[in-house]
Amino acid sequence: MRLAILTSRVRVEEKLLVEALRQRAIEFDLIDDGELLFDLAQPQERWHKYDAVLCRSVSQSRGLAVLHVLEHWGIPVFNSAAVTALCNDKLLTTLALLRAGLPVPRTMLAFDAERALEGIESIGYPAVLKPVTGSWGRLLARVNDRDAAEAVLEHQETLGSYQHHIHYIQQHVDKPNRDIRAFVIGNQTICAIYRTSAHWVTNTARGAVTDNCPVTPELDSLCSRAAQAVGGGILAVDVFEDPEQGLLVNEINGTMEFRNSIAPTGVNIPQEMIEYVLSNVREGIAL
Ligand SMILES: Nc1ncnc2c1ncn2[C@@H]1O[C@H](COP(=O)(O)OP(=O)(O)OP(=O)(O)O)[C@@H](O)[C@H]1O
Repeated sequence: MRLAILTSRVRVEEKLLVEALRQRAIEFDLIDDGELLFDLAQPQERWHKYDAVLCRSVSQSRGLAVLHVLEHWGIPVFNSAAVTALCNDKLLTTLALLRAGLPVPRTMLAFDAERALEGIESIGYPAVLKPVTGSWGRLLARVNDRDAAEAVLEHQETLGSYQHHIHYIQQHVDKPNRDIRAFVIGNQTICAIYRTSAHWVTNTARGAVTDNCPVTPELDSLCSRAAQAVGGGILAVDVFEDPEQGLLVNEINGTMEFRNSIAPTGVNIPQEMIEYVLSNVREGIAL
């Protein structure tokens, strides 16, 4: 058995994955995605020595491109390109969740600033504007009134790149200073954390603190259905507790960070990830 871990930056997460592989005496290579050059019609022999490739690229677009090529060449990859493409895109994720009948925050889409303003006003203030791609809570805006909405829309239209001209508008969920991140591997929610912050954006990358969140049957059922809705694999499902509507699925991450989630949950997430890849390889299941 030989695995490859693909990344441009060896973060704490990748070091923990390497440790999990060493503990199992699994051979592996760490491959820098920046070094790659693909001649698309010429599958490279080097990839066929791997039983699976685990994509941990920091760049979402780069990771997805590599997954497409390797899948095309018949290399088993985790997560699949299709799942990664859905999770990289908030619009596609929301549509997949809705298709599966799962609860999500009310979300609107517009392409023109005036229509977007109309959407924001019909959702009501505060409303949340997000780029459809991106992570770590970057470029999210909570708009509390019409003046702020007009200003953010004008900035997006004038200064934003093409993806900011798709206005993804969400109801602001009045969550209790925290959200839930649940780790779903295959069909099972292996653990979950609360991310708590005084700031309305509760990403750990922006200073939120993490605590264990008990995996109730309700949370497990919701998160594993959400993971299956995007095709399943090694995923982190972000959930909001809405005081009126109950649990709502915000989004799903396909290349999640997990360094701050191991201690509070007591679950060895990297070991579970590697175990999942190995058992899929042994059963001949490529995602
Ligand atoms: N509609 C909303 N209502 C209330 N809070 C929100 C809403 N949308 C996002 N947030 C807050 O902002 C955080 C980041 O939002 P979101 O996950 O959508 O962005 P992201 O850039 O994809 O972040 P991540 O790194 O979690 O993938 C959420 O964890 C939550 O705390």
